Amino acid sequence: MQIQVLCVGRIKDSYLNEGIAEFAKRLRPYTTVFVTELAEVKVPESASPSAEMQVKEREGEKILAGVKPGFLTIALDPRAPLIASEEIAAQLGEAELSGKNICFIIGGPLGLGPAVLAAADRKVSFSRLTFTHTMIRLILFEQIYRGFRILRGEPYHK
Ligand SMILES: C[S@@+](CC[C@H](N)C(=O)[O-])C[C@H]1O[C@@H](n2cnc3c(N)ncnc32)[C@H](O)[C@@H]1O
Repeated sequence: MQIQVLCVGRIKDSYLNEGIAEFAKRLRPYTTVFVTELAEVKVPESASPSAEMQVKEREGEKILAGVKPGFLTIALDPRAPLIASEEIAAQLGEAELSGKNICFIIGGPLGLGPAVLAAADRKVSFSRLTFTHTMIRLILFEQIYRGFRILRGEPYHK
């Protein structure tokens, strides 16, 4: 199985990049994970709601074009139904069994637009808290790793 992490924006903080690299290394025995990073559309602090929606729409077009063909899409959205780590494990197991690849989608600072949310096969929230678009990438990598450990019945998840 392959896992695509499709996200908007670059991560400049070394502490996040180091954490992501650590979990990417730990994931190597389980799966192939690759990141597709799309450029953020710049938006002024004082942008109107309609200008912000336009940014999300433009980013959304790039996101939808960036999904690898045939991949099951899971959009990360703070307003979506909450998902537990055990459910992530079950989702990974289901994809493995059915020979499917997964694309996790992370929005930019303004979040995901309606077109991406409508097109996604599944929408999940990791918490009622809103994380930065960069921090959630590290959390996602850790949760994918945790998911595989649960799936294989290996120690880690408590
Ligand atoms: C700063 S957040 C966007 C906040 C925006 N106000 C919204 O509600 O979508 C950037 C991205 O990080 C991801 N994200 C942040 N917190 C999340 C959470 N608790 N659960 C799932 N995804 C989250 C989502 O993909 C989101 O589009």
